[in-house]
Amino acid sequence: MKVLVVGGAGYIGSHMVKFLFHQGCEVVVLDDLSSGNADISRYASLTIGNVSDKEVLGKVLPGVCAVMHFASSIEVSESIRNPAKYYLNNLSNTLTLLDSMCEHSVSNFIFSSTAATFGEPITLPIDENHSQVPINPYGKSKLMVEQILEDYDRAYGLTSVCLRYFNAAGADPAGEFGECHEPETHLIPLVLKAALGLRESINIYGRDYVTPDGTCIRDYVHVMDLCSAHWLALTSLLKGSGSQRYNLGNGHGFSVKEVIEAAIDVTGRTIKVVDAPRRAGDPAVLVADSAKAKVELGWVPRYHDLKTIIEHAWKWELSGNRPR
Ligand SMILES: NC(=O)c1ccc[n+]([C@@H]2O[C@H](COP(=O)([O-])OP(=O)(O)OC[C@H]3O[C@@H](n4cnc5c(N)ncnc54)[C@H](O)[C@@H]3O)[C@@H](O)[C@H]2O)c1
Ligand SMILES: O=c1ccn([C@@H]2O[C@H](COP(=O)(O)OP(=O)(O)O[C@H]3O[C@H](CO)[C@@H](O)[C@H](O)[C@H]3O)[C@@H](O)[C@H]2O)c(=O)[nH]1
Repeated sequence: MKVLVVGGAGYIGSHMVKFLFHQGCEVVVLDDLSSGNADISRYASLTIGNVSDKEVLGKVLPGVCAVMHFASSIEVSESIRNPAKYYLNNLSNTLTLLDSMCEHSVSNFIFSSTAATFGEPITLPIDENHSQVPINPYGKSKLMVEQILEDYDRAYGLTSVCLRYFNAAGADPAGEFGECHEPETHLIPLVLKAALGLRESINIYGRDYVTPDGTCIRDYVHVMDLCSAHWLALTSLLKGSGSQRYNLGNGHGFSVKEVIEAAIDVTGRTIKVVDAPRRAGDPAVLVADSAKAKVELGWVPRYHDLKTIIEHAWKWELSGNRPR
């Protein structure tokens, strides 16, 4: 079974590539290496190119049974400053990919969507019936793709599973791959950099949210559990389940303060904390209701404990496997 992983040199994509390889798949990666830099050569053949390039797509698509699409621009605050980048990369380039899939009769698609499509939650935890009113261009670009996918299914029979990750975190338990964004904006890798002395401190963006300790609450989901959800989604698509949407999280929120305390505990290091203003586009609380994925796909998150998530990320930070 041949699977195309677009964005497979990135954080979540690289873990998926290794996972698919161990399931016995032939894995083909298309990545322009604009932000990803994982060495996936042991597990996949890499074509360096942009997903907007139809000629390159014509080379990687023939013979694949499904496409997993991780490639996108991913920073909420950058999307507010530079929406054009987000609509071009996340929307327009995805349309090129979908059209090429139709041309090459590839009809199974798994899309990396996000909790950011929901905006400010009205009810918690957030299930699939929650209204989707994104509050930033990043979330809007992802929601637009979700909506376009419904039309592509009706018109062209392209079936899709949209997986809305909450906060992806953690690392390959073997320590081979981990989270490496440049610049890094995510809380857990930044806290660990502070623990390593690679940054002076960690900012807490806002202590005046309406939450028990005043800091934002997020639902951190282990990257390996995201991989297992993709695998289940793929097998269900191939069995003919039809298009679906699932929210992926652990159903338990941790505040920024709690994450920093857990990191101090795991690393045994001192971490200097600095209070900073709220970051634009951050909702106070995001927690998933993933009952649908559990019931319909049989998804069982294995690493739901926050300490385990941070331990795996820390193991990778200490491993020397971070690309330079
Ligand atoms: N990290 C999270 O917490 C999180 C949460 C929700 C959703 N997501 C989604 O998951 C996906 C993967 O996120 P990530 O954290 O692994 O990001 P990442 O930046 O590490 O990986 C994205 C990969 O896509 C590649 N890429 C980007 N644009 C491309 C293009 N036009 N053509 C070819 N390759 C391109 C990059 O080089 C990189 O390797 C994204 O779609 C993101 O929106 C991430
Ligand atoms: O130095 C930092 C970095 C982050 N935060 C806070 O930590 C929380 C988590 O932030 P971050 O790790 O940047 O993740 P999010 O902004 O919640 O966004 C992630 O999770 C979303 C889904 O919830 C995805 O859509 C995004 O792609 C992904 O980046 C937020 O409240 C931030 O304000 C800090 O206080 N200090």
